[in-house]
Amino acid sequence: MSKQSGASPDQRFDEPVDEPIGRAAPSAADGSGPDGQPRPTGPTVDDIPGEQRYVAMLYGRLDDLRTQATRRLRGALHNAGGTQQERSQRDGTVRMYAEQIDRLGAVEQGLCFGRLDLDDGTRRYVGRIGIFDSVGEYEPVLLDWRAPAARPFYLATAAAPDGVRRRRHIRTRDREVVGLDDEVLDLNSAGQAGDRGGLTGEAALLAAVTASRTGRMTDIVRTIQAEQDRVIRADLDGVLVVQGGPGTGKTAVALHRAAYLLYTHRQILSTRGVLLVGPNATFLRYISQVLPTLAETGVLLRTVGELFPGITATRAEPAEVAELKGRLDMVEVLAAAIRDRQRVPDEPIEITIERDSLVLDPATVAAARDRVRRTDRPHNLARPLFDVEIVHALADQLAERLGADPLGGENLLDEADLAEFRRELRGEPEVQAVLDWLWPILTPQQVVAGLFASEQRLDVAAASLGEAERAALRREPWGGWSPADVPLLDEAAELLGEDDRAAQARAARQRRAEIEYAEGVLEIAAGSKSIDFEDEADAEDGMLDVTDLLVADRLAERQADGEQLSTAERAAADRSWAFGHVIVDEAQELSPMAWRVLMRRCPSRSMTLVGDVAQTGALAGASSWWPVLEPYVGDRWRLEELTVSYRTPSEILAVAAKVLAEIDPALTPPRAVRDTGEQPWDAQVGTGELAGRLVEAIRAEAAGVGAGRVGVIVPAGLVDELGRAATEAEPEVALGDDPELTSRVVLLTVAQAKGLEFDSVLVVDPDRIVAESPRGRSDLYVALTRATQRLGILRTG
Ligand SMILES: Nc1ncnc2c1ncn2[C@@H]1O[C@H](COP(=O)(O)OP(=O)(O)OP(=O)(O)O)[C@@H](O)[C@H]1O
Repeated sequence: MSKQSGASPDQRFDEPVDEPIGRAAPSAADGSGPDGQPRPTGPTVDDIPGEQRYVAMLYGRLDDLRTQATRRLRGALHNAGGTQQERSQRDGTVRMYAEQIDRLGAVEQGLCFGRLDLDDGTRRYVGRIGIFDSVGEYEPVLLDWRAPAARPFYLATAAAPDGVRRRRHIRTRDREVVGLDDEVLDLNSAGQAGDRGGLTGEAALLAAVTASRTGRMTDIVRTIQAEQDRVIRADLDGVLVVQGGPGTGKTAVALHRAAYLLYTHRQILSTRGVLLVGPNATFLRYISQVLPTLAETGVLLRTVGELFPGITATRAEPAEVAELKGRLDMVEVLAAAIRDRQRVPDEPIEITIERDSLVLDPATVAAARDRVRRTDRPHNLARPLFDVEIVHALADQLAERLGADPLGGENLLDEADLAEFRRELRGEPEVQAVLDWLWPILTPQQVVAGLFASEQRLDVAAASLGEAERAALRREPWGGWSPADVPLLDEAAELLGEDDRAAQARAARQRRAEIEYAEGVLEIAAGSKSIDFEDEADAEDGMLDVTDLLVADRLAERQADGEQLSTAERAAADRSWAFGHVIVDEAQELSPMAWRVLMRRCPSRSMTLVGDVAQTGALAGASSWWPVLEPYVGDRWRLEELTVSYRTPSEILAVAAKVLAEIDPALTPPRAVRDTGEQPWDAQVGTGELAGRLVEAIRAEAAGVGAGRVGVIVPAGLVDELGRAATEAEPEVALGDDPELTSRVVLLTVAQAKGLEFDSVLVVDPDRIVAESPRGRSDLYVALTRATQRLGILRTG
């Protein structure tokens, strides 16, 4: 094995050690070490042509598969008409081939990245997808990285080679092989394995972690490390918590786990779906390319604020208000707010029907309300019971009056007369209006907005909160929803119950109309196309023509409206969808109310929660996992820890470690996988000169990172001022609610920077970052750990 620096074989990662685990810099493409010295073992350049031939063959097979899928898609598109069931099947087939074409396109870069030479002389190539030989026995020519047979690529070490003699990393650019890195797993190198903290594929790993950032996260499929592999391939069932410091690959692992689970449990998960929850829309965009490059397109990526269909939660609000809304107390507040809408009049209500005047007195209404409440039905679903109670009371009153025996005998009306009275009363608009007033059918939006808009309602429903807290919740009903409102809407929806019969009937009518329209279009398209389709040359070219597009377009539209939606699309549109697996990233940030939403979306409790309780910034977030999970799963959850930081070099982690010790001296920072030899810089500037010095620093860092990215992390209170100064001087600086991360320089707050990384990071006014929030130290810890190469700190005062 190649030469390594450092730590003793029995050194534990959780011991604070300055030494990085790996070497200082990646090896060169020719296999030489960081110092230019030849490595003890390694491929020769002569190996490249051989690998090139193999890789070219794989790309040839990939092209064949694409052509085949395109041809089948065309066939399905032209297969118009038939019974409704046949058309529905055809829509499914179209979707399947369209997705297949997408997937085959997405694995183009780095299709094959590894080779295992086994003791028995056989070789296995490992890549993004599995490919079989097109002739003979259909032997696998490329193993999907998720297949059990590919696992030694990530786990085999010299000490435990698992039948592997040599592991080769193959680097390609477009379809060309540009480099090879070999590790020979023999007993001579076994003694050295522990020295490197068990890293596998060290040269490829270091090349990956030191590469310039692009503003979009990339996959780590070539260089997954053993502790990460264990998490990725963990069992589907139960709750798995993955705790790890900044840069330990939690997000990467979460995404690769989603791909692994879909591959391994495709049948369950393709129908129930996988939900991945992230902290904000910018972050979701940052990670959005990873799953497609792993050939998976069916995972629904959402923030908690996006989990209520039809609601866009963009309203900003103070962190303290968000914290308040995130408390479990809000469950009772909402329940009380709904009870408050179940009215009992102060005075008797007079209802005039034709010439008869009926009176509904408060005691009758109160008794009816109490009986209905005792059924424990959700408010909206209980309304029919309330109607029955009131209509019965009114009908009895009417019967008493109209059927009274003038001679004082028994009432002259029978049960059939009473039933007739009830039917008529139910149809009376005046009765309906009274019922609507006493027990209104409510939407979650009406409950939540109505509560916050009324001091009186808040006083009744939120009596358990302090006066200042109630005042903090008060707001006008306009201005939209905040992310912290979404769990409240969801809770209100649960308490109200959904009476969706009318909506379902409407949807069915609409779907029938759309299907009829689509049938017409398909028939016209098929008629005009019958001759072209016979044309093999046209079918061969793999391009879809205008008629195809017309049909596809119509199909897609119909799919968007009807039942042919993909699992992810259907799940996105359905508030009560139960996912097969839920993955939460930055899980420490979620409030107790948000956890209730996620637990409802995952009744099977098959979940992966990744996060770091030392990085919690949200005031309603978690400082330990136990209280979060205990109410839902007791102690039935597993904990895995990630201990190596791949992002941040040791010099920067040493600065961050001091802040971590202030958060909690018992916490240990992750071990850095490398050092850069470059110390972070720290400058003190006068308050008045901060903007000017920041602009200078931005220019210097942007020049220093070459093709890379610079992140400027500023206190929330300085965003406007410093943002203005930065963009006036450097128009390419991106900022705002959802900044474009592919810009060379991005200026953002800590909350926005969560989960992101940049080649160089400037942290502005760390004291103010700390002072801005009760969790300010955790915020500073997050800010200091965003850099992959360089860190600069600008202090004021
Ligand atoms: N095995 C690996 N091979 C190559 N790169 C890796 C590996 N593991 C992690 N990385 C890289 O390290 C960086 C940090 O990973 P990631 O963002 O997943 O960490 P994290 O634990 O989620 O960090 P944070 O807690 O700060 O959000 C990313 O650039 C990721 O691609």
